Amino acid sequence: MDQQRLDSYQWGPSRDFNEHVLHKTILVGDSGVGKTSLLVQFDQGKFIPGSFSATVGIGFTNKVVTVDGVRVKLQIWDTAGQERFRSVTHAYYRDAQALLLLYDITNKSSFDNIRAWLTEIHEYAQRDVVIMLLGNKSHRPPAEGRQWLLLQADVSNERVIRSEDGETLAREYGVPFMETSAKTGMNVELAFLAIAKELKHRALWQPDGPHFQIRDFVESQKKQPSCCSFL
Ligand SMILES: Nc1nc2c(ncn2[C@@H]2O[C@H](COP(=O)(O)OP(=O)(O)OP(=O)(O)O)[C@@H](O)[C@H]2O)c(=O)[nH]1
Repeated sequence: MDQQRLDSYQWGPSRDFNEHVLHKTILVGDSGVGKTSLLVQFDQGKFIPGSFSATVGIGFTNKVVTVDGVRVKLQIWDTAGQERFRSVTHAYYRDAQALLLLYDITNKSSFDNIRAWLTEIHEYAQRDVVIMLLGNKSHRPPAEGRQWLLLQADVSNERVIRSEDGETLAREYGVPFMETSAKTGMNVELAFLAIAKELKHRALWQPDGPHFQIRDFVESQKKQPSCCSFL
């Protein structure tokens, strides 16, 4: 990789933070699926339980992720899921490079609405936007060894969408999928890391460079025994 190109990508032409290449990433999905919570978990490593206060309008957080030793700057926009803000958020789709589309595994209508969200995305976003489907509020336990046993407990008394249903829908649309928990942090970093890797790969693409496929990456990470607990 040409060092000058890499430096310019990471630091901007004059090393001004504001001139870094910014990858605009948007969180979308029904109200209450956990978009704000996912972003707070990723940005601050915490979950604030308690009463739900719906996002009004839209706001963003800048976050630098180091991918394979390269600094990737994500500008992550948190949108309001409520219908009345939809026309506002559509305007932001156009220059988005990535979209994280969330549903809540304990809320069937949030899953049923995913097709409508994808239709909107295809209508308003760029054709090559990176899309990742996330089934949030899945609380797998962090403890290894007891994983299988505790998986049975999961949140199954609340879960209404099976993981396989998320997988099937994602496969139908050709997008990567994973379950996350904004509460425990499960897969939160992995989701953003996968997006950052894909965007960096596209930005620095060169014909003889390494091949990268976000879906393959996500699937390989999901197979790791350590996956989903510490990430
Ligand atoms: N148990 C559990 N609760 C969660 C999780 N993520 C979010 N919540 C809760 O779900 C509720 C809604 O979360 P938000 O992050 O505000 O949802 P949102 O998608 O940003 O909602 P809008 O701003 O209206 O679009 C809050 O009470 C959160 O505490 C999770 O992973 N597990």
